[in-house]
Amino acid sequence: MTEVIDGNAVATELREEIADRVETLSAAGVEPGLATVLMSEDAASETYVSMKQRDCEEVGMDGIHVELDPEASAEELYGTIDDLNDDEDVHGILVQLPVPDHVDEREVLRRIRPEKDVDGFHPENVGRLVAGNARFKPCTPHGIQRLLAAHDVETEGADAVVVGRSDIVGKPMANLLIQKAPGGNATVTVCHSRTDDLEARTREADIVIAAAGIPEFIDGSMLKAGATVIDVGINRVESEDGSGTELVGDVAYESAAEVAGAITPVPGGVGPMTRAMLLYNTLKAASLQTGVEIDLP
Ligand SMILES: NC(=O)C1=CN([C@@H]2O[C@H](COP(=O)(O)OP(=O)(O)OC[C@H]3O[C@@H](n4cnc5c(N)ncnc54)[C@H](OP(=O)(O)O)[C@@H]3O)[C@@H](O)[C@H]2O)C=CC1
Ligand SMILES: Nc1nc(=O)c2c([nH]1)NC[C@@H]1CN(c3ccc(C(=O)N[C@@H](CCC(=O)O)C(=O)O)cc3)C=[N+]21
Repeated sequence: MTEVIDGNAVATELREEIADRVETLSAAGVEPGLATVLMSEDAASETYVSMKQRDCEEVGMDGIHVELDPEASAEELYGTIDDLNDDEDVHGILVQLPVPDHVDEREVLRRIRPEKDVDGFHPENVGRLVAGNARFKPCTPHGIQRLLAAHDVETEGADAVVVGRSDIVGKPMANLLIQKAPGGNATVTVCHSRTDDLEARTREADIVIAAAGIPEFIDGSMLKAGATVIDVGINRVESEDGSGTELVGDVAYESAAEVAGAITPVPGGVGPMTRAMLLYNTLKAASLQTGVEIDLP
């Protein structure tokens, strides 16, 4: 039987553990605060940001939300970041990506104080991750690492194929998997749009991480029997019965599930874990910034 890796269940458990640590911080007079910044009118981005705010409330964190007009100047966004950097009540800052074209994304990521960069996208934090000394592991790959561990999927010695090489998913995922540490020690192949004969590579993999952003791109014929399949893709497509839209992953679920040993669904797989790890990083940020020690879950 194919095992369904339930991201909602693992994330719920983790949120409970985080809520417990938030209480410890509160007792010491610290209320962990996460600021989300949205400079977009994209409906999906608005949904994700409001979900993140709801998550904060659930675990007892202080959620602050700043919304900027997508037509506003880049300087206005930089100024907002500077203010949040200086605000002692804010321990974590997340600027929802993508930002409008007239804003330099690199500058946005550089501008956030590395100690508050709960996405882990600041060059200092990227460097630390690559060096095996991470401060904040990026939320999506970290969430995937937790999901694999929760389901006893052994990464050590496994052949892993990561499909996608973005800075927010593919690259940090590959980095975590090759680390000489628990949840690492895999042998990793990173594929992208210029990869020759992708199927031949995915068919050899014990673990496939699909993060190409193409609906139902990986099907059962591309997988080895018993492989663990992690579907990162979030694609909104026309529903088959024409009644509206639905969410599908980068994996053709039905076909892949016939071959895979374990698989994550979309929705309810990686997405909820990404949000839980954001709370985790905010908790860690609050502890590091205030010197109040907690045992991280
Ligand atoms: N569940 C979650 O928490 C999250 C989900 N997502 C979702 O994950 C998906 C990927 O996101 P993100 O990494 O930001 O996407 P990007 O668009 O930044 O990157 C996509 C990557 O896939 C590669 N790619 C494109 N086409 C192919 C192909 N035909 N064969 C092999 N590789 C290909 C690209 O290659 P190249 O570099 O050559 O262009 C690129 O490296 C999206 O669906 C996104 O919505 C993203 C973040 C969090
Ligand atoms: N600075 C920044 N950090 C991010 O981490 C970041 C970002 N920008 N920009 C966009 C992507 C995308 N992303 C998702 C997070 C959770 C779900 C999620 O919770 N999905 C639910 C369902 C969502 C729905 O129903 O639409 C699920 O898969 O079950 C999805 C996508 C974070 N991202």
